[in-house]
Amino acid sequence: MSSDAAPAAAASQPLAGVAAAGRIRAARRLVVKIGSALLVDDRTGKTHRTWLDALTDEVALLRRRGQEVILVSSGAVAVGRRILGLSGHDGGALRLEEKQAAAATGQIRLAHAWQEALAHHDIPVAQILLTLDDSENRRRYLNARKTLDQLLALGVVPVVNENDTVTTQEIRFGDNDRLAARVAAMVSADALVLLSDIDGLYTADPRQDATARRLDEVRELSPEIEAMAGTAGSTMGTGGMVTKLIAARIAMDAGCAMAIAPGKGLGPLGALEAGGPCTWFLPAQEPRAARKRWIAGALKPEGRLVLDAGAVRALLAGKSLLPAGVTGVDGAFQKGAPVRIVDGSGRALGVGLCNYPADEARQLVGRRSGDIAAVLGYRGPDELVHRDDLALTAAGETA
Ligand SMILES: Nc1ncnc2c1ncn2[C@@H]1O[C@H](COP(=O)(O)OP(=O)(O)O)[C@@H](O)[C@H]1O
Ligand SMILES: N[C@@H](CCC(=O)OP(=O)(O)O)C(=O)O
Repeated sequence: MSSDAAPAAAASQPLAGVAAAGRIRAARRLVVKIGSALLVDDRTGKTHRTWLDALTDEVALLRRRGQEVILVSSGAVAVGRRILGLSGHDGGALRLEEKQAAAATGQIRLAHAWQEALAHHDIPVAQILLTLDDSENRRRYLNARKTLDQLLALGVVPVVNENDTVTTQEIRFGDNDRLAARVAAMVSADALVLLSDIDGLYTADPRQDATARRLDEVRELSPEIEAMAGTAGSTMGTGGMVTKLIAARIAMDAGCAMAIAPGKGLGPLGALEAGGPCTWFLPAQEPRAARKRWIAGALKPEGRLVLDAGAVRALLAGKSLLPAGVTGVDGAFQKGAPVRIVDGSGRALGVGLCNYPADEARQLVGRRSGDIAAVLGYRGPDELVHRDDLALTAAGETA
């Protein structure tokens, strides 16, 4: 990877419009998922130092170019089971509570390995443990999104894993493919890279079909594409292509391009950037447009914010909604709920996600953002609705 210029202008167009070799460089915000088999030595349960160092060199380079990187790292169970001497049952399988104990033990070591490797580049690391539920519950989702945004703004590389201790379902290998896609959607990432033991999606499982051929690009997840996925390959990873295609759907719906790329060699991101083999899943929309479509189309408003004329003008000029411009709050809703945004005559302007629950929003009506701490007793966001969480209807936009 070369370090010369800054990344191509923020991907305000879908990465689909960028030549394959330019996509990593064009991504403003990138999520990279690393599976257990790449990171952890099957035999010793130790992390592969040289590999990790080479990858973090690449992460540092992306950061120097001004690109934001989030890592989703598996490996806690694989590391922890060796520390605890858990050999498993029936061919090595662990019970759920053993996996959870292994994950809790291995996670410290895993986070430490990332911290040490990125410390060579003076990059601070943050650990984020999430459940898939967190990415589905809107309030927790918004909190996680804001924390990740803040960490990235502070120059931190967040390292995400599933919070295996509280997971109620079986910890399945491959879950992190899905989690990584949810994280990518959550932070409106332009690109998600799943580093794998294989260099992409093949027309059939290449272990079973020697004539299988790799696809360079997928622009639509048709039933034919889905039928190509099988079950898992390595002894440590068991997700196979199925979870990767689930991840692709989540990412594409969020306007995020996704690559399945080979991770085994040293410097896998550089290889990808140099146009190495992989499969790109390319959505038609970019993340911002996809997110606005989700807010406007998929969510049912649970309340209403009434705006004064100045706030209407500000919103139409692309600004966030501050409490000072709100004259009324209707409904009973939670923090993060979708609310209809209307002008003084009740005309709908669009839908937004409200940063405060209804009772607090009511207390903030007409107040300056600087008063929020005094009114509520804690310092929350300055905006009632952030512009990224606002989808104005076409009618409103032209009004
Ligand atoms: N259509 C397909 N294309 C590519 N790989 C497939 C396909 N169907 C099944 N697989 C299997 O999925 C494996 C990748 O899944 P897995 O080993 O879980 O990935 P990870 O690298 O994330 O651990 C491949 O090694 C391959 O054997
Ligand atoms: N959360 C688990 C990993 C789950 C998972 O999806 O693993 P993998 O298929 O190796 O990416 C762990 O850290 O061990």
